[in-house]
Amino acid sequence: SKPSKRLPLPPGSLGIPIVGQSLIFLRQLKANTADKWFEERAKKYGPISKLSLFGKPTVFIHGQAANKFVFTSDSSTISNQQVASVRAILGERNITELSGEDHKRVRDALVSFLKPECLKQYIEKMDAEVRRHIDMHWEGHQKVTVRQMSPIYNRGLQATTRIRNIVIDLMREKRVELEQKGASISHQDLITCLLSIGQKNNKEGMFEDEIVHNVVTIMIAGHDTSSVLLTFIIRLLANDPTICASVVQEQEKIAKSKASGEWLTWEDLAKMKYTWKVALETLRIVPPVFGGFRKAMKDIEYGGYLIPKRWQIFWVKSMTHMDGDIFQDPSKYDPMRFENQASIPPYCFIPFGAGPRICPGYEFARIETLVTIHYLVTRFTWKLYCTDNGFSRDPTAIPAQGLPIQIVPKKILQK
Ligand code: HEM
Repeated sequence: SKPSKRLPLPPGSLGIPIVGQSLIFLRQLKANTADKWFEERAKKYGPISKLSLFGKPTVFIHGQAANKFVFTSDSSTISNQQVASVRAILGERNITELSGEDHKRVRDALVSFLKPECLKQYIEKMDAEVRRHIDMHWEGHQKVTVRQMSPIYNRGLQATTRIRNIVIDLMREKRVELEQKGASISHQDLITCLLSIGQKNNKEGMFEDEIVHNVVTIMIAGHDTSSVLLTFIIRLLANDPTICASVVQEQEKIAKSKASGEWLTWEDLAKMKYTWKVALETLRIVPPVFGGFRKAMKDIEYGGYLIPKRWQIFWVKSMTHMDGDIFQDPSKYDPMRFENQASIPPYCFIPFGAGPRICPGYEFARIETLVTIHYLVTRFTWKLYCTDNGFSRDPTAIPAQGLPIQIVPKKILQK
């Protein structure tokens, strides 16, 4: 039933016109105090409050029920909405802008490449890429800056046009190759995979502009997230000798079981159980995507208040990830919380989101993270080369000074 217009609006203030609370919010992100700011808002106003962000009236909702509402409501109730600056970079046909049937069609196409059965064939490629990167950027160096500062927005926007043109050229090449060689090469790479599905009656496959926008989206969604995770695992391993020793022990055992130069396999990754728990705990404490925005498609009643049509809905992860009732002693780094993942209540640990928009790159991220950590810890030891252990969000997390570390190569393992 339609919620009554007489329902009150949520508590809080929309702030000064246009600017609202955007500047305060951006400042809090930069200083890495946003989580505290969210908590204070929650204490002051309760489970739902209004504010104004990036020129739009917004409701901030949080907690397990709010997460469930955000992730499971159908697209006629709330739909996805990126802020305009993100949309300009990703393109208007990128998956995160689509809803309903369009979203499902494009998502099915992307998942046909990102599903585990398909990714198993890429472990070798990822393994080779990680070793190439280490040989080029770590081997022979004494100092490495793990995560460079992100480029400024305008430069990013200019680069988008260049990258789109490269993807268009690649797409033409791959189309010719596909016509010549046929379906046997359909899974050799993402673009060929998307082209090979074809465009049939709007029910399957993707249009050319959709392929371009979504290949760029995958590059950004895949890179700016996994790189944050890896950076913070590298920082943790430098800061916590006990956790580091357990990761090294697990990985050296796997390295010793392999012939020299042999690729890692799917079975090897399955043995990296402790390392993946460390990754999950890192994702809980420093989620690369700290939250997101949705849009109310109609008037909605929520917790006794009205969320008016077209208002922005804002959700953040820290409110459940750092809730002491859900994760005991939440500031403590304890990978063993993930020993029994089933005991974590649903919609509370959400680094990859949940529901129909849950991150389709989960398995890809798991493989590249485990492969990278394997080669790093079996080939090097490192310590932080910076005085400040803090970080800021821009909007993904960047450690102070880009996390410079001092590295020492290990002796090749004796088999
Ligand atoms: C540690 C790594 C990663 C994290 C933490 C992460 C996190 C997320 C989150 C939270 C969402 C959902 C946002 C929402 O519901 O609004 C998402 C969506 C998405 N992610 Fe990831 N991601 C990661 C890696 C990747 C990788 C490696 C890829 C691709 C290779 C990828 C591709 C995508 C795509 C295409 C979407 C949009 C899905 C949709 O709208 O249906 N992600 N990711």
